[in-house]
Amino acid sequence: MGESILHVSELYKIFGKKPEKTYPLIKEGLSRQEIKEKTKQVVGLRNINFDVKKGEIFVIMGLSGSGKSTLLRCINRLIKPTSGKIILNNNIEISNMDEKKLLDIRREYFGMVFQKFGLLPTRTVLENVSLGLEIQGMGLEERINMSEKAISLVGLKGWEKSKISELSGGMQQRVGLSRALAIDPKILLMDEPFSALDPLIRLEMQELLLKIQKKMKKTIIFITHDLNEAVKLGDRIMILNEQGSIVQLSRPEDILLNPKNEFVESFVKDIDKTTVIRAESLAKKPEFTLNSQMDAKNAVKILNDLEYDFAYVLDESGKYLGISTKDGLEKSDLVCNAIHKIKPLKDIKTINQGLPQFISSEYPLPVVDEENMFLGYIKFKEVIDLVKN
Ligand SMILES: Nc1ncnc2c1ncn2[C@@H]1O[C@H](COP(=O)(O)OP(=O)(O)OP(=O)(O)O)[C@@H](O)[C@H]1O
Repeated sequence: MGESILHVSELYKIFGKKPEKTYPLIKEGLSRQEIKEKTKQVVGLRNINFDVKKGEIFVIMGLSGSGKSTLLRCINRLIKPTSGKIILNNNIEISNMDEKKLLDIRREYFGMVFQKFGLLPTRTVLENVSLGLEIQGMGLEERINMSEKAISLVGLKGWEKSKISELSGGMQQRVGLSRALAIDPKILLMDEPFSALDPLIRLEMQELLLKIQKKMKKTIIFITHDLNEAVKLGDRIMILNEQGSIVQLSRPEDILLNPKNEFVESFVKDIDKTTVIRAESLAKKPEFTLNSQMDAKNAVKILNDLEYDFAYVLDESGKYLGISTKDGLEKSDLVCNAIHKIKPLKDIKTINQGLPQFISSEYPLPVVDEENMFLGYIKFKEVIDLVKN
């Protein structure tokens, strides 16, 4: 990941016949409402800048009216931006491209999944999924082959011949997703795809998308008004405010740990942070660690010099073994004989299940990764604050 597949810079979308009138007012910082009253123009998007990288799930999040759909429609060029640049793959500028050229670009680059599915209800699953390929001019056999693969990817194997109208909402959205995947677009655009589904089905679909993404590594632009969904799915999240501006663009954890302003904070308040934040990002590196093979007398000297009562002990490769206290070391010859095994924290999620055990511990919690490599420590208070908030 890293290479830009979509670059958007200084993008503005102003609805109305005299957009140029609005720029000075936008510069002055007037609101959408004020600008509308003065000029009758509606500022949909103001000065949007971002890059989407190949293979990431890029979430665009905002409340109703923040400009999410407008931005999406600018990206696939169903509407024309008033000003600014949209560049695909570093070299295809589509901001001003004519309709004829756009047809091919859209076909190659964009697959859409909509909230309202957009399926043909009286046709079968297979017919719906293969429609896009048929339009592309693919032969029957190959079409069926590709469609069956896409159908199986979303867990609908065996339902190929069922009519859409016979399926539940969740299953219909699986068809929608499978239809978009079948044409193998460079970018999958998902416009609030799960918003109309029941909460449980919605969670199921989020899991399915993550599972598929693990295999396929598509570039996905996902629109939602739900921060819970955003942090669950997004590699990065871009939050738009009610004025059509970007407020924050960061990784989910950064949004939760460092919300940029009160507006973002108001969303973050309702999120269970422990399900998103990785222990790793909270862990602080201690000034020193002890090697298990070290001479205990030496270790005591170091602790004395630094005025510490204890230290984390690692093996040669940096794996966490436990802690040693000064008292314990004074009675031993090697550090390895004085290791006190304090259970490390692997995943913040476990805090929810194991809080009492952690609280009773006297030492800042050691944090390790999946392979037990030592990452640092985290203080109880921070852990508890996190669980409480
Ligand atoms: N064709 C249009 N003409 C005039 N104003 C428009 C047009 N389309 C959108 N707008 C305005 O632009 C702003 C952004 O709208 P947009 O639909 O993009 O928001 P959204 O975040 O997608 O909202 P929702 O979640 O409700 O769909 C709104 O103030 C809307 O009224």
